[in-house]
Amino acid sequence: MKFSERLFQKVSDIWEKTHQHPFVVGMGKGDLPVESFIRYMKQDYVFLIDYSKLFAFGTVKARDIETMAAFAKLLHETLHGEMDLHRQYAERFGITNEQLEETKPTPINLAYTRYMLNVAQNGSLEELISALLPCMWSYWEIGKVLARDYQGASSHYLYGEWVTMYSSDEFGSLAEWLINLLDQLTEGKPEWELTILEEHFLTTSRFEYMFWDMVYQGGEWPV
Ligand SMILES: Cc1ncc(CN)c(N)n1
Repeated sequence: MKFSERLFQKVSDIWEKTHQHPFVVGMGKGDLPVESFIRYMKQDYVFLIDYSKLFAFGTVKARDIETMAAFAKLLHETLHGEMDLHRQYAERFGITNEQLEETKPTPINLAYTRYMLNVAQNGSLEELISALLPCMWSYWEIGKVLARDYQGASSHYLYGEWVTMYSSDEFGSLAEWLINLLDQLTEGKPEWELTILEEHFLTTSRFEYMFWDMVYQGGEWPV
């Protein structure tokens, strides 16, 4: 069994629960309250600023030029592709780029990015990939589920662009590249090392679920 298959099995319940979360279902059905989506957009924008840095760490930790270039491409795609989507949504809602950048991360957002940045700085390349992979892979899964199971989700006047981007082959190929890279890098690795990687993957899959729940519930600092 490939290591990525083992990881997928490990978190399949969590990812399934994510697909059933009212925020995600609301985007599929198109009845998610717009205020919830705006909260998500703003929180996700500051999340993506830190998330981009993980790809920069990937470039530093890569062991060959091809992998360095691929991480640099991912960094570029996040800053100029994925974050453009957020900037375009913000414009529609009358939110400036400055306002987006000034968003204060909620406790869960902060805990999630700090966890990944800590792994990126102190862990191996394999650990870094295992920690960030649920971000790319679970979004691709959500995009595909919404595009497949909810009629008209890809053309919805508000959430259609989100569904289209994350279900796209282009986004999927970036996720696949990372999945394949992790499979290659983990071939022949001892069980104790794989267990550490699996734990990172599980933790950030949990954070992904908590992020959806946080933007649905509010999730602000209590004091
Ligand atoms: C919280 C979160 N996780 C993942 C993704 C997909 N890059 C995202 N935009 N936001």
